[in-house]
Amino acid sequence: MDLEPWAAYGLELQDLGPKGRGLVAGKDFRCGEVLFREKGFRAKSPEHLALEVLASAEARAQVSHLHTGPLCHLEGETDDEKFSRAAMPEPCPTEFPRKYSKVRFNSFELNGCCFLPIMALFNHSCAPNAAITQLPPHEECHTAMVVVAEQGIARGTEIVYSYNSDCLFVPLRERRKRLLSNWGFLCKCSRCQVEEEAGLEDDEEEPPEMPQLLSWEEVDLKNVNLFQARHEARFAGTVAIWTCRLP
Ligand SMILES: C[S@@+](CC[C@H](N)C(=O)[O-])C[C@H]1O[C@@H](n2cnc3c(N)ncnc32)[C@H](O)[C@@H]1O
Repeated sequence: MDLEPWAAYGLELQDLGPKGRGLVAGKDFRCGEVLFREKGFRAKSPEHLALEVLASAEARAQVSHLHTGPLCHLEGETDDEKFSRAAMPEPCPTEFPRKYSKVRFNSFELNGCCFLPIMALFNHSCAPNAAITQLPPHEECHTAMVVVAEQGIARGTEIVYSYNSDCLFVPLRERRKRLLSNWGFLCKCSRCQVEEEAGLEDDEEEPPEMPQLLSWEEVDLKNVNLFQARHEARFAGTVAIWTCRLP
């Protein structure tokens, strides 16, 4: 992979504190201008992709730079899951949930799971200055996406789009709840921060039902085994998509 593919588009990767890294305009952009374009991979689900990542050194290299999210999905155990776990002959490698987390928190749900390793460096905002859209043709294992400026963007401004456009039209508490449960982070975008400082969250009636997220340190081997067993049983025999190189 090109070391800094965003630089050719006039973007800079910066450390943005509580949001982690993010892409910032290295020059002024006009409204409607294409900010970034990338081809990536598409699979039925993040689980399929994670299994492919686990199986391929090339794929592991492509996800190595990505953020690893919290593993809220390891909670709970139904009878089916207990059965799958009992059927697992060997303890699973702990790598699988880590890879799953990388894929899950860096991909989009759009006719399956779309994974674009550089596009995954843009942060979310509830007041976005850019939008992403999928480009045709959508081949079975590939996807192409483009980021477009929704307004004039001055040099030095972070470029942000909305991970979930439904979020834009609901109050602060509900937005944060949806982002937390779908993406595993408490939104610190400029809009949420302004509304939080104005005390808008306190005025809302419904208390949020925040899911208990597990950090990496909290994930024990029991959970890891359960997770691996569940997904190995469900997603055996996936297509080897990682043999395709990024352009
Ligand atoms: C797809 S990654 C974006 C790039 C990431 N910041 C990095 O350093 O790799 C998504 C993660 O970035 C962080 N993030 C993105 N937008 C955020 C926001 N508005 N507020 C807080 N954290 C955010 C969260 O940790 C989220 O899980």
